[in-house]
Amino acid sequence: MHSGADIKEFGGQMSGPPLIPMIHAIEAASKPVVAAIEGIALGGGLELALGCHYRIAHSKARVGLPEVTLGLLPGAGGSQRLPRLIGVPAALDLITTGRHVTAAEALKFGLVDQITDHNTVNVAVKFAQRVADQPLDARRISTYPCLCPSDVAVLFEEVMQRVRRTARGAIAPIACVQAVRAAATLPYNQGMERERELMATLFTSGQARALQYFFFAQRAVGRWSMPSGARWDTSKPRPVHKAAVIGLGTMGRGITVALAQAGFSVVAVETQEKQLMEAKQAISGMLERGAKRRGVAPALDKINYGRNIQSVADVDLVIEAVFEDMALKKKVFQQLSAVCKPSTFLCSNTSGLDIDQLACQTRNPELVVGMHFFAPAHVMKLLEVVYGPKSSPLAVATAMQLGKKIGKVSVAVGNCRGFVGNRMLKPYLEQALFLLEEGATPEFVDQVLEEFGFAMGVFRMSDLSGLDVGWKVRMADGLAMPDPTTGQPTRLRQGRRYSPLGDLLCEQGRFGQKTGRGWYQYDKPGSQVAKPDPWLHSFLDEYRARHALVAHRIDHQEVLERCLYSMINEGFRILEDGIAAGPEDIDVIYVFGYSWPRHHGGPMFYAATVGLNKVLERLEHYYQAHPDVPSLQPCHLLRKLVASGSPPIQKWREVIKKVRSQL
Ligand SMILES: CCCCCCCCCCCCC/C=C/C(=O)SCCNC(=O)CCNC(=O)[C@H](O)C(C)(C)COP(=O)(O)OP(=O)(O)OC[C@H]1O[C@@H](n2cnc3c(N)ncnc32)[C@H](O)[C@@H]1OP(=O)(O)O
Repeated sequence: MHSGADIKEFGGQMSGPPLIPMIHAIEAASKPVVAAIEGIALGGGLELALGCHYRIAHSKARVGLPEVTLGLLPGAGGSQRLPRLIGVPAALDLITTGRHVTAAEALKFGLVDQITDHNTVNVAVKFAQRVADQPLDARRISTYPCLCPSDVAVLFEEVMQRVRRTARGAIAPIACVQAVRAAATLPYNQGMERERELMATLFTSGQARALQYFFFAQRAVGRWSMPSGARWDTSKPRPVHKAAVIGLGTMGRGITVALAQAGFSVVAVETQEKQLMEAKQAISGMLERGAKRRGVAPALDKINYGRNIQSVADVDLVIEAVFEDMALKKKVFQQLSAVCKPSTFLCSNTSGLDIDQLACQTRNPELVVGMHFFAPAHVMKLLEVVYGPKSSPLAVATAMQLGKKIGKVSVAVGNCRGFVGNRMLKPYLEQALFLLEEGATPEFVDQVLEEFGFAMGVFRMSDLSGLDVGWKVRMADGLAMPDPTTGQPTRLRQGRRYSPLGDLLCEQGRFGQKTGRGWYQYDKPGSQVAKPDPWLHSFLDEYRARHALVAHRIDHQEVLERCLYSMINEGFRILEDGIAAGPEDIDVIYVFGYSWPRHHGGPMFYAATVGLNKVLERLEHYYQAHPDVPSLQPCHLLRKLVASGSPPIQKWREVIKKVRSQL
């Protein structure tokens, strides 16, 4: 097994002999060298194998060049040898995506010469004996011509365009294409020189730092801890064999599919007959499409549908996914507590309601946790596992393990309004609305955020998810009400600046894509092509005039700083409150759940990159200009970190611990 270079060494001095001359020496050897690949050969591991004259892989082996995912390119000759061995199109695919391939796929590509089910080293030794006296000239990949299709220029242009579109500002995928283009167009030595130049730029880039940080952050979140001291390594999960999902709306359907695809028996409950039939049809379709893509049989028989909550009596774990309404959820939890085995874990897919209030409805509140999935739940990788004050380590460990089994990156978080993800989203959305009030357009705000690397700006995202979702929540909170004296919406609620813009759009029936109108206009309801809407621009002008707001020129920097720094400030508050154990938890939630560009590492890593003193200084500046916006007031932990000399992100936990102990 060779997982490539030690990623931890990239930031400093790399140990061991230099890889490139070593690979050249192997390739130049006069005796045949056969690589025996077992387990995995990734990155430098595969580059080493490409320097060998033959490659034998175990049938269970996997190979790949994942450097692009770390902000790098295969810099030990991989970008030059792979296209010479398997051709430009296949090499471009593997190098720009970084995907791992099975031994069978590698054989098909010609990446390995033979696969075996037996002891790979023994087979490789026998193979070497067989080819010992054969000439090696035709086995040195660096001497091969690069196999190019006739329209190779068109291919590179197409791939470059695709990569630029999907990379969202990431530089490594582009450098990967450039390196393969060098293999296709230059002699080997010049290609190696180009690979070295491109690698040198990537190697010291901030994006590589961010992606390498994120590699370890993804793994760090599995080592969860709770303020009580309970931890991942001392809390054993209980096995779950049978699960239930209550409520088969969009979320419930996705959760059912995720569970069934992972092999769990699922009882899927929807009380209304018509909705149940619709859900059954939709879930079967999702399972069939997924199975077709993966070349397996659809897991249709894993699901039992029912209208009666009694049918969940024997399950080990229930995930409630009914409408986001506290009274309704409380009722469901009361029923579940009466119906289920005393040992059944009761989980809620709420996106932000108080888990403790639900736990209080049950006989065993220690078995209640939140399992906050993200739509579409069978696709999105993120799961927030929310523990309330009564949740036991057993319940958290079980939910975390279930998340892992269904392929999610699970992050344990504390119980507060919106948990981590949605709590941080609030100031971000709020700033975006304030920017509109002050003179920006939705198009401009979105453009800035998309240039930063978000898949969608805040307004396009809001149109996609539906403006009515937040409106209902604000109504329930008593926020989205017109001023009773004037009938006009006021811009101050509960003592803070408030923008009623979203509420006013909803009052006009503009719910986003589904109604064909929102912050943008669409050709028809359901269409996804957002176009600027002149109506919206006049509406904003009238709104500003009505509230005596003078539009001023808002630049790129102000949009980015106000949206991102207010969100980051909330992230520091979350750390201070102990809702997230460390900055990695927040960053993983934002990359997997909110399309934060991975090459910026996540919001907290980004703050560290910008410089905590700069974030603090800009927040102070904006708070002075907007003293009625508390989310712009720099929080205590941020000040404390700056006062402690802005330590590297890996050291923040020490400062957080001190701040929390003083609370
Ligand atoms: C001025 C500058 C000039 C610059 C010019 C420089 C030129 C230099 C040329 C240098 C050429 C270098 C060539 C080599 C490059 C590379 O090899 S890059 C690395 C490529 N490899 C990878 O990306 C693999 C990463 N690992 C994985 O994908 C997975 O870990 C796995 C191997 C598939 C195993 O998965 P799984 O079984 O799920 O286990 P994990 O939990 O992920 O991992 C277990 C622990 O191992 C740690 N780990 C794994 N791989 C690495 C690694 N490569 N380096 C360091 N650590 C690794 C992982 O973090 C886990 O640790 P814990 O969390 O502590 O348990």
